[in-house]
Amino acid sequence: MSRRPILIVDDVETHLTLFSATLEAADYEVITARNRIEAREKALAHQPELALIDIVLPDGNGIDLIAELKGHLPGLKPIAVTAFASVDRAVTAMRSGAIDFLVKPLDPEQLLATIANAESGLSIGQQERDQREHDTAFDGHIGSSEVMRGVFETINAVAGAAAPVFITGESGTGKVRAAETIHARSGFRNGTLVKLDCSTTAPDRIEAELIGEIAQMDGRLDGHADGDVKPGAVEQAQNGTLLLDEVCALSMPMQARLLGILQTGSVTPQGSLLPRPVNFRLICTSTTDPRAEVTAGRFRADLFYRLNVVHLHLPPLRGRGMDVVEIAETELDRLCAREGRPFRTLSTGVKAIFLDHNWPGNLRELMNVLWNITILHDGPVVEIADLPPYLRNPHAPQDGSQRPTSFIPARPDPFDGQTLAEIERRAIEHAIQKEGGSIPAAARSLGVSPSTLYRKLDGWGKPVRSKRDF
Ligand SMILES: Nc1ncnc2c1ncn2[C@@H]1O[C@H](COP(=O)(O)OP(=O)(O)OP(=O)(O)O)[C@@H](O)[C@H]1O
Repeated sequence: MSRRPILIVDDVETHLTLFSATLEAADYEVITARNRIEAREKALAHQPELALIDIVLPDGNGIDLIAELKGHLPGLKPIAVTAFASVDRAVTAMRSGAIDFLVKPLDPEQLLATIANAESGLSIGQQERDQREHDTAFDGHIGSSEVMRGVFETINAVAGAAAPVFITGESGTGKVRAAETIHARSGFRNGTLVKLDCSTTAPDRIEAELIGEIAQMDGRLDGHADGDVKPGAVEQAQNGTLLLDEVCALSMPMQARLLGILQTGSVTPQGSLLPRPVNFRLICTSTTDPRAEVTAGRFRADLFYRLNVVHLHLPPLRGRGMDVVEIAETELDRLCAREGRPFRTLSTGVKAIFLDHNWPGNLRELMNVLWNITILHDGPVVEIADLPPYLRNPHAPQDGSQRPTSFIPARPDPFDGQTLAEIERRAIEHAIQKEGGSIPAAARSLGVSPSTLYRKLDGWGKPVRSKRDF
């Protein structure tokens, strides 16, 4: 079966030679162009199915060329090629019709995989994306502030590509939620989204959790039968998405492991000698600034540049203007419907407090406050009196104005007969009470991150109890 040719547009002769050689070795027919005018002529003459277009050309801009070629050949699948420094432009290229993009220097395997994905339609077509741009609801992401609209646009633009995405933002700003949306809108959506939290997985387990291991059989390690391998997150995400939450927490040896997987496109489970090919979309998150981690020598620069092809930053809730009220009202409706509670709206005073508060725990803190209100109070209007004390009266000293630096037991022998989990839960509830219901403040006093406390509370399946319940 004869395939339509692939057009390569690049003004650097060595790039043209390298890309052509890689594609021809894989049996593709290739036509080349060194500038915009030549590209237009050859595209019209040969009607290629795919075009690799460098976004910087001597006689113009590759982004404009993509739009122009799409105008002449609506079925064309353009792939933008860019340098690291111009990732923003790659995102723009995708908005102008590119179905994917590649970052130089091009890795031959990655080039072939991207072409294969484009051929099989794995990348999401522009028509489908255009349709989605018109959708008003954005997968349950609430917020119409300017800054969040930009975030949603970027998610939309990059979701269909195979490129790695690095999501940064304070704790609770919606990084994991954004990753889920990217997966759900990507060509990898039929595979699984596998999440590995690099900051909470035990250091002695992280390698096995990431790359897999040979299952222990009868007290011996036997790695030669495929069936013996317990796959790690990388393999579980085969043809899906691997989400490495808090990737900056990976140790240097684990960073080297990850880099090896990305460079070779294969993973060798612990105890095995056989590399296994893998194909997945990678999304990483970090609450710390990864560039600062690179500068401090704690994170490998070469790995960072591989992971940071697309950077998405989620702004804190306090910088999203009226979104806080919009999210609170929508979430209140959802919670009331779920829990059968009577609240309908927020009073003006509550809206003002929400707009004034700086939300150090971001959306997760807001969700927790709302859950607390709907469970413990009666509507129909949320009044200031229904708010947890730390929000109601932010400047008054809480019971915990002398913040505990450690858990001080209230009873003479408080640990008697309790499991470690029960003691931990009491310590956490005690700290939250002392901080007037503020999770971020309680987290500070316990020396952990707010997300650790929110995860514990989520796991217990109930809202934080207000002061009067203690
Ligand atoms: N735009 C949004 N609209 C509505 N709810 C949202 C939005 N973004 C996030 N959420 C909700 O806020 C909560 C926190 O989101 P998420 O877990 O994605 O944050 P995170 O940044 O990954 O947090 P952490 O850094 O602590 O892991 C979740 O309950 C999520 O569903």
